[in-house]
Amino acid sequence: MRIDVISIFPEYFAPLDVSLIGKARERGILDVHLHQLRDWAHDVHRTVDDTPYGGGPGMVMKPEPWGEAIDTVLAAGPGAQPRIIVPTPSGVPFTQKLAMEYAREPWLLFTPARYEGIDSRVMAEYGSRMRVDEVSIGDYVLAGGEVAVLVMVEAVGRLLPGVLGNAHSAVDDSFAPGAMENLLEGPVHTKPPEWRGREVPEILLSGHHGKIARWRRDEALRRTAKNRPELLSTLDPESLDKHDRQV
Ligand SMILES: COc1cc(COC(=O)c2cn[nH]c2)cc(-c2cccnc2)c1
Repeated sequence: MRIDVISIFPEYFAPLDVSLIGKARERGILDVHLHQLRDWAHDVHRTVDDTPYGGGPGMVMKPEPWGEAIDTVLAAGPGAQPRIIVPTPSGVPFTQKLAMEYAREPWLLFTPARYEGIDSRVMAEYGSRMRVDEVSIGDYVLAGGEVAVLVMVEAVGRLLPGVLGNAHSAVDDSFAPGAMENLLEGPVHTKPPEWRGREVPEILLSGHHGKIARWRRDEALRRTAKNRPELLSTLDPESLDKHDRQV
């Protein structure tokens, strides 16, 4: 997968050199290209923003630098068209389902904005010939979309074949389709069996896999009911047996 990011703060993306994503890049699973938006702002101050038409607070990002930057990336890209992703509070929710959809794409172009956003004609221009997604990572306002890009690149990158070791495949994740779909993860434990007087639940040491799976589902239901009760209504009643209903 190729990923391009255009930003006025490309240094925000240094974390993409480390850990999981860094290794995926070293192994050629992920090909990340960073671009400084100001390289396409040709005035002496390399201006990328201006006051909003119609008045209102803050500044808006000018269309010309974005248009030239995106055209340059498209021309230098691997051919075909990338999927353009604009992180914004006004976007559709970023979910594990959307991360899985993006993980199947050959080329993603992220356009994190600063200020109040990008002149809306930019995405109208590209939206007429390729997929442009406005995506929110949560209901809050950040100073810029860069951290949202880091969130999405990590969520997508870990799904790429070969990125996660065999020890853990993403298919077991919460929100991944399957038996634990839309349930939160329950508690996890490792050695030692007793720590500060607190013991690991006996069932986990029993080696009885059926009972362990039942215990884990009970704990997932309990945590989901406590922290995200609205997710319980999305569960298929068929998948809830009599025992579940008592939890
Ligand atoms: C593209 O337009 C943007 C992008 C961002 C940065 O992204 C987020 O905040 C975000 C992404 N998921 N969740 C939050 C911020 C604004 C903005 C809006 C109003 C006032 N101030 C700033 C507009």
